[in-house]
Amino acid sequence: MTILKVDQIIKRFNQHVAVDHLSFQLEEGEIYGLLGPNGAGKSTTIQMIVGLLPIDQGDIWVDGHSVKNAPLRTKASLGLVPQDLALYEQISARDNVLFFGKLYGLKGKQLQEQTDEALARVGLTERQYDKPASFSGGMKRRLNIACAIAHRPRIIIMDEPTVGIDPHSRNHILESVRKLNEDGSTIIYTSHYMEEVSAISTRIGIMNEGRLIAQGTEEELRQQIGSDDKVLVEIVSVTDQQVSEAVVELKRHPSVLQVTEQGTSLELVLPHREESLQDILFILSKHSVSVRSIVREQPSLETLFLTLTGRQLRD
Ligand SMILES: Nc1ncnc2c1ncn2[C@@H]1O[C@H](COP(=O)(O)OP(=O)(O)OP(=O)(O)O)[C@@H](O)[C@H]1O
Repeated sequence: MTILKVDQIIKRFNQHVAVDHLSFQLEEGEIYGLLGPNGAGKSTTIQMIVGLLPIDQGDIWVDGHSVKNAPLRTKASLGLVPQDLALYEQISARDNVLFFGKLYGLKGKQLQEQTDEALARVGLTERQYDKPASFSGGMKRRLNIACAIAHRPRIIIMDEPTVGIDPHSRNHILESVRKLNEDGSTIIYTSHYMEEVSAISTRIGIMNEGRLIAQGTEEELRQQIGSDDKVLVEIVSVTDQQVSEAVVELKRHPSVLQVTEQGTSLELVLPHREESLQDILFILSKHSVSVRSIVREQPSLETLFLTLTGRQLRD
């Protein structure tokens, strides 16, 4: 079931088009990783989804309701974890969550119970009566998440929730994202960290200059781009002559795009997914070249990104 539909939205700041005819949709239960370099338009898109910025053209549909025409209804289904911390430092962690819960209309027993649940989810139950002013950056980020989820939104949007925090808190956040998803929330997750997006997302959208330039699972993205795999072969004690003869024959193989000798190893480039390792091992063995190890590396999300945009994710 489609839970979010972004339909041809445009946002301009003066002459500058920050979001340009952007469309994508999310099925319930997905973790959608939104990747893009600085200024690609990710935060602007998120702000339009949650109703913090007006949409110039197009519309966004949350669970069948228009953000333009039914903003109160759509807001109730959404939880935003903003890029910049939105916390009150001088009241307790619990009071922060209660405050946001009340904004979403929770009260009484339901407010107390869902606040307990949100604090537990981010591992802050023990520290709930302390003020965030005394928290580490990671704990503040976790509290930021608790504030966004106390009203049990169906869609949780996280705008770079792990920027500048320690690895322990980072893992904690990733685990809570997985758990929230398992328990039924659909998630949009933006990050500059490729490994994170790759580890956590069920589908990835790549934005550049206000547009979505590619979308799919990581494997689908690899196939769209048709990137090549690298194969590293570590060889043992053979003569240069044997290696040279093997290299000549490897270069003739139709699936081998490139061969480079580097001391005791060979680096081969093969088309992605083509199963030709058997042939490579056969050629090496024919020339009495013994293999110590063989490793096939797929192109990383980072390489894919660079291929698509010509830019590094972090400028
Ligand atoms: N309030 C604003 N006024 C003018 N220009 C803006 C405003 N907000 C964003 N922009 C511009 O719109 C473009 C998209 O910015 P946005 O913050 O959405 O990108 P982003 O992909 O979220 O980048 P980052 O990863 O750095 O957060 C940028 O060129 C930015 O300078």
